[in-house]
Amino acid sequence: MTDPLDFSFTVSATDGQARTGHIAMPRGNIRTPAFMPVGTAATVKAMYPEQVRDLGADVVLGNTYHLMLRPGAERMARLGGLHRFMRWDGPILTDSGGFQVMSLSALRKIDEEGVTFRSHIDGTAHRMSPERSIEIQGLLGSDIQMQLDECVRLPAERPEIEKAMHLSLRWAERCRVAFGEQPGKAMFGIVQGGDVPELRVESARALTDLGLKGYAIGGLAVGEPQAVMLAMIETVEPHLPSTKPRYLMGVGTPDDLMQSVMRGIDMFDCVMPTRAGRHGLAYTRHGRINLRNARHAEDTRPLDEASDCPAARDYSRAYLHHLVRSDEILGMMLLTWNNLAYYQALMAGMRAAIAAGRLADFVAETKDGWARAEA
Ligand SMILES: CNc1nc2cc3c(=O)[nH]c(N)nc3c(CCO)c2[nH]1
Repeated sequence: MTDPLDFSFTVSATDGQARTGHIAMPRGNIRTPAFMPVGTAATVKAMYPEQVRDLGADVVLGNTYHLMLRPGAERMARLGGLHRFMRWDGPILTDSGGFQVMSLSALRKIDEEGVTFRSHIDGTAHRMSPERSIEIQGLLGSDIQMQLDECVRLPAERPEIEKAMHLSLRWAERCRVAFGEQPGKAMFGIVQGGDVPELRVESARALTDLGLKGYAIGGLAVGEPQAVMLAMIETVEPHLPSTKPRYLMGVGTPDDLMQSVMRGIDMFDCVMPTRAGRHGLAYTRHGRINLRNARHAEDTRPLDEASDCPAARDYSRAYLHHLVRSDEILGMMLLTWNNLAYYQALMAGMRAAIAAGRLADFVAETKDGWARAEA
């Protein structure tokens, strides 16, 4: 029997490399495979938290980098933490900040001690060490905390990839020490190593030796072809414990999700559904639809009459086209709602398919639905 006050991962069925099950945490269970909507600045953009919950998300992602800059980690703690602040009472996973420092901030410098950077908001200088990142995630009240790491964009030369992977391993150890023992919470390591198989294996084995509660695969979805991403998952998977969750960071399209679940991934986060929604793009059973396109101007059909999401079922494509063309806020809201609902329906479909031993059929049927619409 697992302790309800602690963190536990249960695999209830497998289908090939794919697994379905759940993570049990004090704030609630996370059904896996799971997609985590991104709530960067303490909000899943254009969504009420109740909507995010109702469409089936069990966990959302927060960002240490953004929240430490605004409203500030100590202020967030004084306000009662991120859950109360944004009114999300389920588990929250926070990224550690390394990725956003490299992708958003100016004048950043990485050394053994940590990262030094200037805020992309007001230019103020900041320093983040592995210890400070874990401290910030604790102040936010995060349930699953990510180690501070160095993510190298691809293509990159092997020495750069190797140096960053080794630094990330040393930082993983420092984060483990800083995190200590926090029942009911978890700190995940992040496998690095770029597109170099032997570096990926070295990273996975070293992190597994730390005996962490979960393992992320980082350094992917950074410009490499899908084939390279999938090859790296296949390289790493055998070297991660099968009894712990695997989290593929920053991924991905619906097809990425299905291909990665088939290779043994349990958790995902990606801005794709929310960002695409704000740009007029709808993910549906019929494939991806660009509502800005004039062909929708008099199409009275909804995006998907079979969906149980009102945004997909109750509004005509003509209306959505009008909202998108008019840059109306409701257009962003409805398409974000539709896209997150579709992503959660896809995850629920995969969980059921794995339990029934028919994931390959589910993937084929899903891709067939996309292809039929294209024709
Ligand atoms: C959009 N692609 C992407 N690749 C990522 C890769 C990493 C990574 O290697 N490390 C950390 N800490 N975060 C990452 C994130 C942000 C979370 O989505 C990524 N996001």
